[in-house]
Amino acid sequence: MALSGQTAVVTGAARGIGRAVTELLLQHGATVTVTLHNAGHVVEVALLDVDESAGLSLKASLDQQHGAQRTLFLLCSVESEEQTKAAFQKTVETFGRVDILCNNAGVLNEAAWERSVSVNLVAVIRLTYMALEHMNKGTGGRGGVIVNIASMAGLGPLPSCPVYTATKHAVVGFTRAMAAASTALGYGIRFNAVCPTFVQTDLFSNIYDRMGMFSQLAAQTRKFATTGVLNVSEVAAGLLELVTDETKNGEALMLTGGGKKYMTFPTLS
Ligand SMILES: NC(=O)C1=CN([C@@H]2O[C@H](COP(=O)(O)OP(=O)(O)OC[C@H]3O[C@@H](n4cnc5c(N)ncnc54)[C@H](O)[C@@H]3O)[C@@H](O)[C@H]2O)C=CC1
Ligand SMILES: CC/C=C\C[C@H](O)C(=O)/C=C/C=C/C=C\C=C\[C@@H](O)C/C=C\CCC(=O)O
Repeated sequence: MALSGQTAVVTGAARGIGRAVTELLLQHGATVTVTLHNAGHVVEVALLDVDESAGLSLKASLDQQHGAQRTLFLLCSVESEEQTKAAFQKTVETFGRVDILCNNAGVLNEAAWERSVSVNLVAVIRLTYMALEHMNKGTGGRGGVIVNIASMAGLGPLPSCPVYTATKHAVVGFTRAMAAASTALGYGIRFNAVCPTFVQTDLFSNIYDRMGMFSQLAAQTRKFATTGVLNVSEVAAGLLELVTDETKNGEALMLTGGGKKYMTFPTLS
């Protein structure tokens, strides 16, 4: 799948993995946008995030690299149905299309576990269904690809963060089920998940304060972390593979310090 001329929606784009994904997609010619404003074929970028200062500083940096006309920051939360619906509507009004959705925004906080479920799972489902309205070939869309940023905690349990583990397992399951549904129903949309190990971001830096009643188990997680910590570009590269390789549908791509592995799962049939 050639990226040039494509329109991508990236959530949590202002920092961490989302920022790396945004920058890599832009470098490969996609129109990375949530809401934006398009003049002809000039690619413009709007970034969706709740962190206004990070979003504005990223915009300034992207302006330098790609020109001021290519970026727009939108202060918006994936937890808000109204804000995300408006973002998709503005994107389609302005560009007439959505080709790529990266559900990246995520949080880890076992003490505020309802928020983890809301951001990591409910919002992934909500934005997927919103994107379907615009991407589904069955309803006039062009098809495309949706990549969800899960985690290795979506493949195996982290006792220090059971709710985070649950949300990420759910994202992997939802992704694989949607891939099968899309094939059966002819959506023309591929669904894949990225499952990275630890990645050097703000989320990772704060995890030991976010384990709530499981904080006694932090030492075990620290031990896991000694197996290697990725940088954000490594995750973005994994996502790009899932976006551009049109043979990938229903995949869970595990990324560790030792490399990448396409996971296999027991088949029900
Ligand atoms: N850092 C790590 O070790 C790993 C992270 N992940 C996953 O990668 C994704 C990105 O995580 P990081 O870049 O590490 O986190 P981060 O905390 O560095 O960045 C997350 C971004 O999402 C934004 N965000 C948070 N809540 C939001 C909301 N309600 N609406 C819109 N934006 C929101 C934040 O403002 C921030 O810009 C998450 O889904 C996380 O679970 C997966 C594996 C490893
Ligand atoms: C505490 C969470 C820290 C960062 C968030 C990130 O999303 C994450 O959860 C990273 C997890 C890294 C885990 C690393 C090692 C082992 C985990 C075990 O639970 C086994 C997990 C997967 C095994 C998959 C397999 O090899 O079959």
